[in-house]
Amino acid sequence: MWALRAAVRGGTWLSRAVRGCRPPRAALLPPPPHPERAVAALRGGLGCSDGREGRGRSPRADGRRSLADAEEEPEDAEEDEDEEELLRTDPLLPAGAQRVCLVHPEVKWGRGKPQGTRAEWQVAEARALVCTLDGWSVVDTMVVPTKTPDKKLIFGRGTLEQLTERIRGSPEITAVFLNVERLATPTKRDLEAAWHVPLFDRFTVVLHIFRCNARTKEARLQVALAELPLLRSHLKSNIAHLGGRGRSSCYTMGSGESFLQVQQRLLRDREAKIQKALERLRRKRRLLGQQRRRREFPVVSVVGYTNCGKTTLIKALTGDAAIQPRDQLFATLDITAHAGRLPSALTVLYVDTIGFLSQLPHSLVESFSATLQDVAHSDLIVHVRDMSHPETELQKASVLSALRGLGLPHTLLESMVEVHNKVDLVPGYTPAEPDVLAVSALLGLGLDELMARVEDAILRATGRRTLTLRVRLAGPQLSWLHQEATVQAVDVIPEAGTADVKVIISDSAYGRFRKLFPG
Ligand SMILES: Nc1nc2c(ncn2[C@@H]2O[C@H](COP(=O)(O)OP(=O)(O)OP(=O)(O)O)[C@@H](O)[C@H]2O)c(=O)[nH]1
Ligand SMILES: [Mg+2]
Repeated sequence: MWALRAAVRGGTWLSRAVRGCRPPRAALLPPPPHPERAVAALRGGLGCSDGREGRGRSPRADGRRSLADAEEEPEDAEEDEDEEELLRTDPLLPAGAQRVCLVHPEVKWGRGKPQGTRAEWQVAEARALVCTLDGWSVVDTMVVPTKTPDKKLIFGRGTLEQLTERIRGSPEITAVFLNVERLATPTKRDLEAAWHVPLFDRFTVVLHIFRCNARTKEARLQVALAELPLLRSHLKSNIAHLGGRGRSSCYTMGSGESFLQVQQRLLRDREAKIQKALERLRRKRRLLGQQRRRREFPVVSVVGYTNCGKTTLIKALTGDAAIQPRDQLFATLDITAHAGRLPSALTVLYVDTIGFLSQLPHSLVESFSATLQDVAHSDLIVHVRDMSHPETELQKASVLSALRGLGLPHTLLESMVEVHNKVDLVPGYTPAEPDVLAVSALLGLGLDELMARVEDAILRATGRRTLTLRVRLAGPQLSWLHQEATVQAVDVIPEAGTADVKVIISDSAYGRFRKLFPG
């Protein structure tokens, strides 16, 4: 299980930003060197989102639409409505501002003691999660010893009494965030009854942030799928609770099923429908991806831990002024592609991906790892690391182990370029490893070296080469080369009516050139 160790430094990393599902950043494409081709490829390829709002039919409640949504076929209208129905859900957290008491159960020894981290970092991560929510703040923090954070009784009797006294005695506290992955519903109910305020666990808060940040239909369906275990556990304990209060949990409907069985069947139906809708979207994406590959734009996937600076780096490499990175966890949930130009004038597509996390609830991990499968179809992976983060080594280990879990081709893993980002925050930083590039995506430092490295790796990975071809100026060769390859220089020989054209060309395009223009 990945461990969520968020990018938090002294609570200052996260601006108050997810901010209650506010409208997304605009992620418009830059003017690419061959705009019509690159945009067609972007649209076709990778569920590219342009973040434009309010277009197309059946908009979301918050008015967000993405290019991926807007491009759906008209015949999908009925499926579309079904999908919108699947996406209608109750709020996970109460609306409005909350003053939160953060309670961190600390296991000091034994099997449950977390490895490779410290309570202060876990508290900082929890604080970051809470402060990512619009209007929420932490007014009190308590680190409380426990031996059994995963059990129904998280705290011993004495500790619970002390906690209850402090929470009930502090009228400024309006909610409690208990820093455990999942709270059993009976535990939540008992503690809420004792503390007289609503109580939340990490799963609920992370899920809420995911809901706010998911833009394309695929990401929103993934979140809906990840929510099902929560609905299941609520269902069971709610029915048990009703039974305990003297009402039958085995109310037999006309079908002969008990109430619990009917509800469970409805949830199974819902799960099957979401899976089907996701498969439909993915099939479409795969098809469009094949079209993109035929157009032969090399693809560079940018991966890394959440908040390490992936989106900022893509913005710096593409000059795409419309991309707006945000200082918050899980800002990017949808895979988007952005056209950029390498020093040789070769156009590549940079693919922005969801940040990796650890200790993320399992169902979220599963539903989002499907999105990351797209990384397997790229020509190069760039792994961005935040070198100013105290847990940067743990983050690297967590990203690499997740990438290995995706079953990516060996060559792709071996050719991965590691980028050390945010070096402006680490005065005098020089990487210990020879193949690593140190950059500041924010200040634009080290980007030329990075682009040169990317170009090198892309040429190798895609079998492209630099050739000088002699063409007749009267014929269509030159415009063909402009269409199908990257023209770097044209040296006209007027007396011969020819030109020497320096191009970067793929093996397959060169084969086609020779076939079309023999001799
Ligand atoms: N000082 C400094 N800050 C940076 C640098 N790169 C990114 N940041 C900041 O780090 C925060 C997160 O940047 P993003 O680009 O959104 O990070 P991300 O990896 O895309 O994050 P997720 O999409 O949430 O996974 C933003 O506030 C950026 O301004 C850098 O080189 N130096
Ligand atoms: Mg991002």
